Amino acid sequence: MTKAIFIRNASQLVTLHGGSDAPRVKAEMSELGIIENGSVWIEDGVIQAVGTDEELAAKYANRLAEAELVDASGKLVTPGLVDPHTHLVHAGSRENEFNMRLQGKTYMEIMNAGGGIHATTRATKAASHEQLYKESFNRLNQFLRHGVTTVEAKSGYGMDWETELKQLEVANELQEKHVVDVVSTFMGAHAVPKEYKENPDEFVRVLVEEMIPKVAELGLAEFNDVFCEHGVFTPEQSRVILEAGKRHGLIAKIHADEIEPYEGAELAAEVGAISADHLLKASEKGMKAMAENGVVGVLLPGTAYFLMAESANGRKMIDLGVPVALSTDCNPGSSPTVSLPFIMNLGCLKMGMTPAEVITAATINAAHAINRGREIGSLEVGKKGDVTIFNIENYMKLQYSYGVNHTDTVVKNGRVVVKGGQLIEELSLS
Ligand SMILES: N=CN[C@@H](CCC(=O)O)C(=O)O
Ligand SMILES: [Zn+2]
Repeated sequence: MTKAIFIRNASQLVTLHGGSDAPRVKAEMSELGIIENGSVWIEDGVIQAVGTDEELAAKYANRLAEAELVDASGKLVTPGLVDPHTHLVHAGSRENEFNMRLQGKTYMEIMNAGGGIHATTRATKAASHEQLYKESFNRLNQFLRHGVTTVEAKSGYGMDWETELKQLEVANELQEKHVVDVVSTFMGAHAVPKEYKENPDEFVRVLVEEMIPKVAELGLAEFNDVFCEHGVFTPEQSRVILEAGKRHGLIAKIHADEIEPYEGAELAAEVGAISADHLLKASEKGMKAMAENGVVGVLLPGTAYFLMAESANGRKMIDLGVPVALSTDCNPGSSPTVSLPFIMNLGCLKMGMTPAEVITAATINAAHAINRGREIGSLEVGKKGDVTIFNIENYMKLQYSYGVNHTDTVVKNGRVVVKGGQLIEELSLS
């Protein structure tokens, strides 16, 4: 039994109270369930009570002395942030391509010339399990310092079995050993390896008949993702890959309509994907199909920013009833960041979302995008004790005051893991 934690007297306690069976849509995305002078009691890693400080102080009057007290007065308290789309496990970085893009080369030109995803694939193939683990562990620490307590992680920088396996094993080892929860996605369909360039359908066959069954059998991932994009995987190939995953119990996700309109959003709705991600060029028909089928739109405005492209139309998606989530897309090519709060600022400035909507998008809706809506994403009794405390008084300031890490304290599974903006010592790997 772990010591109880009593987080007291937040100037705003953002509970996101409101039911966990489905992601929030339309006006629901603005209902933050704020409690002023709010407090949370966590015990055995689970939230036991949420209310005003007065209510909880009375409820636990005879147990106050035994709890670890966390004074949140003057501070904003939210559920631990959730990042539902990252390429966490990778080696190396690509600042050389950043420079090339500044001189006019496009992301796809660099990739087609053997750079981009292929460059990170070479680096990831060359890295040992230990090196990948260490780099990714340190990246998770950075996420945590920005208030993020759950991270989805995709493979896809191998595309051969050995390297895909290495990435998935690292993600699973991190889930076991790092305090941040890591949710694993197989993304063997991230690019077509050059040896299959003349016959991409043969690579699709390898994915469908060999890799996906092995991933499922070994229990290495919960989701199966594909980069459905002109010049990468066609909608038809993507459908075959996603349906194969479903037959083996892997939930479908899709990188859709990122660079060109390609009916990826429509495909997501047809195959019953849990989320369609990117969506910069999604059609209105695709958005409506997503809304009708409850497909979460995971929007990645950091990627549009970094690729100097126009962001997805988050405002329109919300108005059409798409449940919208936000993510960093942390990866070395198109979004080398771990700052979900910065992405939230972009959600407001580049996608027309309100400060309240972006909070919902980075918590409860993000949790639903990775099938965790019942366990995390809101401060409600019975949910995991994952809480972030920001050194600001209200939720709007989180979006308004950008480029600054306001994270003060993070409680993960009912344990303080970041204090005064610093990780507790035992989280350092080296
Ligand atoms: N667009 C495809 N995949 C990643 C980028 C990967 C990379 O460039 O290394 C993304 O989601 O942005
Ligand atoms: Zn991605």
